[in-house]
Amino acid sequence: MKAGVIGAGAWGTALAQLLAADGQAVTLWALETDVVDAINGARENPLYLPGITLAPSIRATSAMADLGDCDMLLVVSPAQHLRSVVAQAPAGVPLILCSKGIEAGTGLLMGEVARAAQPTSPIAVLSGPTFAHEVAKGLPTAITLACDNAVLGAQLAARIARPAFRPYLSDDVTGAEIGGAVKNVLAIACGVADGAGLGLNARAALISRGFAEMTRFGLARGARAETLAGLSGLGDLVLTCSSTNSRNFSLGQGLGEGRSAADLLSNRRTVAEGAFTAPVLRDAARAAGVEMPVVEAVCALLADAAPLGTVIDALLARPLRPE
Ligand SMILES: NC(=O)c1ccc[n+]([C@@H]2O[C@H](COP(=O)([O-])OP(=O)(O)OC[C@H]3O[C@@H](n4cnc5c(N)ncnc54)[C@H](O)[C@@H]3O)[C@@H](O)[C@H]2O)c1
Ligand SMILES: O=P(O)(O)OC[C@H](O)CO
Repeated sequence: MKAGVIGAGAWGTALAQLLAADGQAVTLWALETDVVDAINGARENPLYLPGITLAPSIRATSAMADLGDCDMLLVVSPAQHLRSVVAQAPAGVPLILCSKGIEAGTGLLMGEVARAAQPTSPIAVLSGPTFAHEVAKGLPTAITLACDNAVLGAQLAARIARPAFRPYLSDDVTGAEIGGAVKNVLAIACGVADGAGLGLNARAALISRGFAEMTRFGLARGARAETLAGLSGLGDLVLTCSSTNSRNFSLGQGLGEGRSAADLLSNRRTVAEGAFTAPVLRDAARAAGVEMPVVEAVCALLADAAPLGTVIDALLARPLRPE
């Protein structure tokens, strides 16, 4: 049995390290040849996960064909590139989707994109509160593994579980996907509140009212409330909205300090998924008749469409309503 990981950013590298820590062979596909060389040579990924010495049983490659002998593939590209990498992957092998986002242009969730790109491959989704650096260091972590095939889900959970890494099984794939996608947008909002010095009451309000938005949207798309209240929803929302380790939170902080989105997003190497998901999510919510005022506010700031003060005042001036 050999695991393959597609994408050697921070999270793909951390997952490869997790799976290889006990000596199991892992093949890690990277887009950049300098990343492949650094992992195979210096046992490090200085571009995306600096400071972690990688296990000797990880072999990096830039050839998708090298994943042909793997019995499961973890897909860990940015959401907007998931379609292209899955299309190149070997067919028929179970795919564990680890990307968090909604595809621009189509509005599709990651499972829907993967099924379109690789129709014969069984799908699972891995999502939850998981900063890559902490997982790579072996710190305790719990996560949702969602799969609509209970037998396959249990097999995959057993394959990825480690003493300090606990997957909790779910059959609500849509719920797990929506939690991970929406929390990134809400983390930008919390970062804005931090950068603008709005205080901790404002952050708690954004987490709570943001969770109400996530729940409304999720239920409209067929997700279950308990999934949204679990690790992949509320759990990840709390983590990402509370720490400058989050790229989404940090992006929001910059916006809150008055910097333009264009400036903050230009020449980024690492991905802040919320910036791509926000406008797609807003459009999907409008089409479904779901109110998401915090998401709308984040979109206005990302588009540099309104001054920060105007966006904040508009949120506070919304009509009073029952909780
Ligand atoms: N970093 C984390 O702590 C973490 C945790 C859980 C989930 N995730 C999710 O994992 C996904 C990947 O994030 P990350 O943090 O590993 O990435 P990253 O920001 O560390 O690195 C960017 C990645 O994008 C890849 N990339 C750039 N252009 C590409 C292209 N054209 N085609 C394919 N890949 C391309 C790079 O090779 C690199 O792997 C995201 O959806 C993210 O939300 C990240
Ligand atoms: O750095 P972020 O904001 O992409 O968050 C990373 C993970 O999704 C946290 O679970």
